[in-house]
Parts: sequence; structure tokens; C-alpha cells
Amino acid sequence: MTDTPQRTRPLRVLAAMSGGVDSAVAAARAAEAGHDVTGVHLALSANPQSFRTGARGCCTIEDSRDARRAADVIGIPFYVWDLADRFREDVVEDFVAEYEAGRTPNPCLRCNEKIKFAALLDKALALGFDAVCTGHYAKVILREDGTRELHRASDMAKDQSYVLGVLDDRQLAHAMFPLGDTVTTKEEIRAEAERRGLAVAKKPDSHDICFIADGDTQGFLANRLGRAEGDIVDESGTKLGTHEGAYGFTIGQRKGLRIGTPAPDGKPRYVLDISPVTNTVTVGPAASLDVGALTAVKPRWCGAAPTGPGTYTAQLRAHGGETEVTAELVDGELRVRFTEPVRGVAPGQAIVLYDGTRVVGSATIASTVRVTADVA
Ligand SMILES: Nc1ncnc2c1ncn2[C@@H]1O[C@H](COP(=O)(O)OP(=O)(O)OP(=O)(O)O)[C@@H](O)[C@H]1O
Repeated sequence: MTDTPQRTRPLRVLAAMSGGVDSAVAAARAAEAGHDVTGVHLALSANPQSFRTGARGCCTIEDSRDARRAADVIGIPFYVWDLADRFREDVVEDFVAEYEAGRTPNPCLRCNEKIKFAALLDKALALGFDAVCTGHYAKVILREDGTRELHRASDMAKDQSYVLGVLDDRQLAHAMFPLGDTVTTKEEIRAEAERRGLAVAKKPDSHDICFIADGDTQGFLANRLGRAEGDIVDESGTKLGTHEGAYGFTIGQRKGLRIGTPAPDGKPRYVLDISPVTNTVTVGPAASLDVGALTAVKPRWCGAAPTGPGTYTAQLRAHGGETEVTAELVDGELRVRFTEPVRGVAPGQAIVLYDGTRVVGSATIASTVRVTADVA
């Protein structure tokens, strides 16, 4: 294997600059490596001020100013592009629809798939750029046969390969992640930003979901979907309480159930199932969350699709650990079996398959098979 593609020759690079420290250092590293770098900040919210509530939100005017100041210090041209309509349609509306359907989406992954490495990348390529550079922590490795592989970042604690697991060969061929190559902690990145004179060196990290202020997902969804009172039931269907919207729950959730009656065994209860059809939330003991297998749809592969069953490690949520699986493509769907049962797998999330540190592919979890009973 050779080094990352960006090192082979100088490229025309479009650096996606959020106004945060990671993307500022990524752009600076790309420029320092000899590439012809232009910075771009994406305006992703139709009303940037609406997200300003003290904590960092997404794409405020302040963020675009921070990105511009960083570009000035690095000495690269800088633009602001308005992709708010695309972002609203492909990421925000998808997020709301998924919750409404009883699933748990990952909007960062969707944004990478539809915005940063689709709408942004297409526009960049049309303008003659070779690559889009971001501050993600992941590695692209160019193999001697010319194909590319996506790998976990050198620093596992910061690794973001999970949310990039949706990228296909074409997208990967034009992706540059200058932060993922080295063992780089956030503290080191901040120190590097300071050394480079970037004022964002001490800027706080962004939220998980950039378009939701103060991390209040429930408030955001309640605002979008309204109140829809329904029942909370146990596994036998006995009503235990009511909720104000099934979208407010995630499989495996324990807190905030507000059920008066304690479980007969006195143990905590967890969300086992969310039915948008009956607007019912089913709760039960932790053991009922154990999943032995799942089916996932819309598979995407980094490289050729596997031709038969294979053994992989899998990651099932953005900050989750790894688990061993066997996986096989059957009629275009991914059928996955866990070596050991795993707890609290949420439909709507992505399963990303790894071979060591290499991302093999990903798919969206559609249904799970519990160890105790089959549940769609
Ligand atoms: N509004 C935006 N405009 C341009 N690029 C963006 C924007 N939001 C995110 N990005 C790009 O996507 C990358 C990952 O986004 P994420 O929200 O995870 O940022 P982050 O890890 O907090 O990084 P940063 O410190 O640069 O904000 C960023 O490093 C940046 O390159």
C-alpha cells in the first residue's frame, strides 16, 4: 500500500470549513502539503440565527466568520455556499420522517452521504477541484492497484469512520482527511491551531446534531411533529402509562419513561419496541433487548461487494464499540448474525462493517431478531 492519495501530487482542493478547529487545521495541513486549497463554508440553515442559543449550533453567521478568519490566516481564498435547501430536504426532513416512522436516524452520516460528499463534491468537481477536504478523523489509503480504502483514524478515540461508512469508491476517490493520518488527539489539534495562529483554537466542540439547539432532540421533534398521545405497554400488552409522542423514544432507552407502576421484579424497564402504526411504546427488562441477528437495507460498499458470507467486526452506532458478526448479502439485503447477543440495536441506525481497521461497507438497520423472540 502507498500513502494517502493527497500526497501523490498537488491537487486542487476544496476545504469544507465549518468554523471549528478541526476543519481549520485540516485546511491548513492540506495547504502546507502543497495543495492548491480554497476554503468553503456551507450555510446549511435557512435561518442561522434561529439556532443561536448560547451553545454552538450549526452554521451561524459567527461560524462562517470564524471560517473566513481561519482561511485568511492560512492564506487561501474563501467562499460561503448556500446548501440550506438541499440540507433541509435530504438531512433534516429525513431525520423527522425517520423518527416519525419509529426509527432512530443518524443525520451526520446522512449529511456525509447526501451533502458533503454529494452536493458539495459534485459542485466542487464541476468547478475543477480534485478533492474535498474535511476535518473528519479517518484515513484514506491508496492501494497499488489504484483503489482506495477507508480506515479508522489513527486515534481510535476520535475515529469518525462510522459516519463516513456510507461513502462509495467514487466519493472516496475525492475525499481528503488530513487529520486521520496521524495519532492526533483533540488537545494536539488545538495546540497546532494555536501554533498556526488560528483564532478557533479554543472554540468549543460542536453538538452531535448540528441543527438542533442545546441537544434538545425531543423539543425539536415535538415542535415538528406535535403531541400524539399513546400508550406505553409491557410485553404482554398491559398498559403501564401514556406518552406524548412515540417519536420521543429510542430502542434501549431507560430514562424518561414516566411509568408509575414498578416492574414486578423491581428491575428497570427499557424501550423494546416503537410502533408508529399503533402509536405504542413497548417496554420490558434489559434481557429482552438482546438481539442475535438483524437485517439491514441499502448496502453500500467501499470496494467490491462481498460475494459470500464473511466474518467482520461491526459498529452499530456513532460512539458504540465493536462486535463480531457474520454477514451475507441475500437478495440485496444484508443479513447479519452476532457472535454474542448485543443489546439495544435501533432500526434506522447504520451498521458499518470493518475488516480490521478497514471499512468494508454499511447498511441501514431495518429489523432485528431478538434472542428471546422475533420482533420486526
Ligand atoms: N457548515 C459547514 N461548512 C463547511 N464544512 C463543514 C460544515 N459543517 C461541517 N463541515 C465539515 O465536516 C467536518 C465534520 O463535521 P463535524 O460537524 O463532525 O465537525 P467537527 O468534528 O466538530 O469539526 P470542526 O471542528 O471543523 O467543526 C468538519 O470538520 C468540516 O470539514
